[in-house]
Amino acid sequence: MLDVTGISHTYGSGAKTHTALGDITFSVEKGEIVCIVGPSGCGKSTLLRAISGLLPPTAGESRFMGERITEVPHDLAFVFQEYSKSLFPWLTVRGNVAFPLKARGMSRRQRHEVVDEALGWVGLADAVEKYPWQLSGGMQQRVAIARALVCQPALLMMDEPFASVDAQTRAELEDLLLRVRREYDTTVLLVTHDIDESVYLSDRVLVLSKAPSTVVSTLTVSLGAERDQITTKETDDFVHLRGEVARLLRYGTAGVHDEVHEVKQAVPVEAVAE
Ligand SMILES: Nc1ncnc2c1ncn2[C@@H]1O[C@H](COP(=O)(O)OP(=O)(O)OP(=O)(O)O)[C@@H](O)[C@H]1O
Repeated sequence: MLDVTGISHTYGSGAKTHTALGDITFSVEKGEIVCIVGPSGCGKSTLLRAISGLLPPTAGESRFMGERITEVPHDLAFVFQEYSKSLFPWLTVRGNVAFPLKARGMSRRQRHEVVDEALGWVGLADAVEKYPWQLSGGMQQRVAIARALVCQPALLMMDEPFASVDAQTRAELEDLLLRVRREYDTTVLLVTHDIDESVYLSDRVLVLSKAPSTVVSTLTVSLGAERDQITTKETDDFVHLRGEVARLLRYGTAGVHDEVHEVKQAVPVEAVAE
């Protein structure tokens, strides 16, 4: 579905430059959810922009279904963290979700049907005639997700999509994304700061280093397709994987580290027993 080869990006020119992306290579298979995590400011958003055609990379290329990406492909949709900025405040929920369909020349009647279905999916069937500013943050992000899904994109790119909503809404939206993938076999590339979220959602987690960022490691998440916010997170596999991602972020390698060992040994056995 997506092949990223040797992507690097340097901002600025002359003496004032900043190389955000070193040399990044990875692939995403059809129907996969791949989460990207990395230290703050390492270039995660830059990476999404550079591989999607929004920002010409300094070097390297990305291919979408075999075609080299030079502009944003029609079959690719975005969801950003800033839902309040990405929705049109002068359009109703229906108008916002219908917008990409209108641009594609779909008839009014068809648009109505497709929008109703998408809003039913995200649980907003009763909010069609409301304006974005009449909705909570979580509801606004549901509208943004419905708008991204309405054209049934082959690839969905999401940049910290759930970072601005409360924990309960975040969990609901994560489960919504898993349901969308199950139903439509949508391929998803998602940037997150949240280690638990990366493991909970992913088939694979891509861990980036600090800038100029490279891929430190790719972890396969074999937790099965059916996931549950409570029971999945209690499994040994989940706990192990979240530890691995945390170690990779902190030390750049997985496995046992001296520092971790020292902390463990500093806690007296009696104290643990109490
Ligand atoms: N348009 C730009 N011009 C110059 N520098 C930029 C530009 N956009 C981003 N940068 C710099 O590139 C680096 C990577 O930014 P980016 O937003 O991609 O990182 P990130 O990993 O997504 O950040 P965060 O973890 O805070 O979400 C940062 O140092 C940022 O200041």
